[in-house]
Amino acid sequence: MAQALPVKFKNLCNRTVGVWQDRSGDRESMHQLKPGATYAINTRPGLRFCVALDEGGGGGAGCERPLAVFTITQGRYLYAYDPREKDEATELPEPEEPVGAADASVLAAWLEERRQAAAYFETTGRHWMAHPGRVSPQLPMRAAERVGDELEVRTSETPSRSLQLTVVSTAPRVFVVKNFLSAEEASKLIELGRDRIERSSQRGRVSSSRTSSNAWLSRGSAPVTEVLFRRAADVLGIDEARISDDSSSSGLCEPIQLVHYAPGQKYDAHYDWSEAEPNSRFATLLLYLNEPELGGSTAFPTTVHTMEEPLALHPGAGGAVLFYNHLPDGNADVNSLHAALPVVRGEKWLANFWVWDPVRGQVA
Ligand SMILES: O=C(O)CCC(=O)C(=O)O
Ligand SMILES: [Fe+2]
Repeated sequence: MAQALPVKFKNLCNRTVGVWQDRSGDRESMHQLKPGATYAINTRPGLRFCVALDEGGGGGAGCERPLAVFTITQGRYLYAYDPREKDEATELPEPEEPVGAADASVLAAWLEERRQAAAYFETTGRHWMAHPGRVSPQLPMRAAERVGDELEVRTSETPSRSLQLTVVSTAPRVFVVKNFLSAEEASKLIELGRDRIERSSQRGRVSSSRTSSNAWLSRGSAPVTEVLFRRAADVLGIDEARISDDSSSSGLCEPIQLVHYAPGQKYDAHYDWSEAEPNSRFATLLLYLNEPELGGSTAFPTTVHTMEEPLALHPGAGGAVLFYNHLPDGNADVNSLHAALPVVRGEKWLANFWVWDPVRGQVA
């Protein structure tokens, strides 16, 4: 993972395509892209991806007849499929059906996006990974100046609690909160969702990179979910009224996602942010509801920190981890890459609490 390389794929044709990762003939569907859509991921030099027609929303052509094949190279971050550009290096068969260029408006927006991204790179040295229309966060971000810094938060509940946030990484900003919830609260949360968990998906698709099961628990489903929403708001420094999970009002949160991992189950390195729209998951609060016997930590493979190399955390039953998926300038944080390492022995129960900025969009 040390070589993690953030890249963007772009669809500049007039058809919906799929992006597949090709591991020596073993192809995994990564994402479906409508005309003009972008898909950003972290990958490694040398990995191969293919682009193929995929209008069925499922396996599609399975990349048997690719429109383009890309091998990731160090130093290149944009991989656009444009049918007007013939790739001389790889001799591909003609597509079964004609594929044309995307609309003029898509192509013009792409030129403008590239111009802005080049200007951003010029001033910051970073690639622009978020949606081109994304602005600086409206919500506050907890400061993380030095690893080991501590911050005390008093919760607004009765009786009030004192929670300690400890900085464990400055890029991305990651904090550990010990004793975020009691054993009783954790078991109530598990009981609320235990009978409803279903195989997890990733961006709407079942994927071999995320093998857990999960269920959704809305804020109003029980006294314990209400208390946890309020406490999460205090930890995040946000007014509890703003973090409602009611998507029809201005709620910024998703319902709590209760996740279960059996032995061997995991979630490979991924981002919680998305480049699909200007609004995105801004902050992630992970609640650890039990402690697996072995394995099941959350790893941050590309973080910049000094405590541990690489960073892998399980704060124990009742603990929480807060991290920000974005930078103060609005760009997505490529260092927020994280993974749920496989559970080796025992089981793992976790709750995801996602806060969006500037407004909640589609739950992937
Ligand atoms: O289980 C974990 O440790 C992390 C889960 C996660 O990153 C996710 O569900 O997005
Ligand atoms: Fe995640």
